[in-house]
Amino acid sequence: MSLEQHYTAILEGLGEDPTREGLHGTPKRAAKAMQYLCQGYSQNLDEIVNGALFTSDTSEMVLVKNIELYSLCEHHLLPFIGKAHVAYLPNGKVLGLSKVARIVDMFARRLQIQENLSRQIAEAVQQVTGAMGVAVVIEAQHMCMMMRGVEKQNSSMVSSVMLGEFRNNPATRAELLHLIG
Ligand SMILES: Nc1nc2c(ncn2[C@@H]2O[C@H](COP(=O)(O)OP(=O)(O)OP(=O)(O)O)[C@@H](O)[C@H]2O)c(=O)[nH]1
Ligand SMILES: [Zn+2]
Repeated sequence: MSLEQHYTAILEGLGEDPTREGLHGTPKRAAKAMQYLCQGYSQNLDEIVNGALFTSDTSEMVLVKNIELYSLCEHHLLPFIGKAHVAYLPNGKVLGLSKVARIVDMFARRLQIQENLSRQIAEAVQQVTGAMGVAVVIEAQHMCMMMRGVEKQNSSMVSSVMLGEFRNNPATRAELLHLIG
């Protein structure tokens, strides 16, 4: 069965009439939307980075802040929305700026939990850059906690992953947290 046919069954399961005017085309649109939101499954790191790695002497921290993030929680298939901060300490190579955001998207556009998303982004940046350290901090609001369940509108989840120098050196970590603010 195609994704579209499954959505028709879901509408029926909800007691709706998939043939009524307003829902005509909905299974097709919903399938397309879901495929878009999960497009990260068909992407890979090499294609995303596309060779945009540049030689550089700098060993100072590079931080890309406030990367907006839309993902889907794998427990409820509901969105979680927030921002990611990604930092690394170059080790001879720097990554094209936009590629950091593309890596975030590649993993966010999958069914996720926030902790795994954070780790996958950190490990990918580490793998691509060979950095001395990588840090990823994500702050997000989960619709599964807001629209249903405990219905908490003001809580957000913060998750962080620190690799290399960010894990081993408290001063580096403190500098990062200061820069993120
Ligand atoms: N750690 C973590 N938990 C998540 C994330 N997204 C959703 N969850 C949680 O996954 C858990 C699933 O718990 P269950 O008890 O199986 O599901 P549920 O009955 O729908 O839970 P409630 O949301 O408490 O109603 C819930 O506590 C969610 O808040 C995430 O990104 N990270
Ligand atoms: Zn959820």
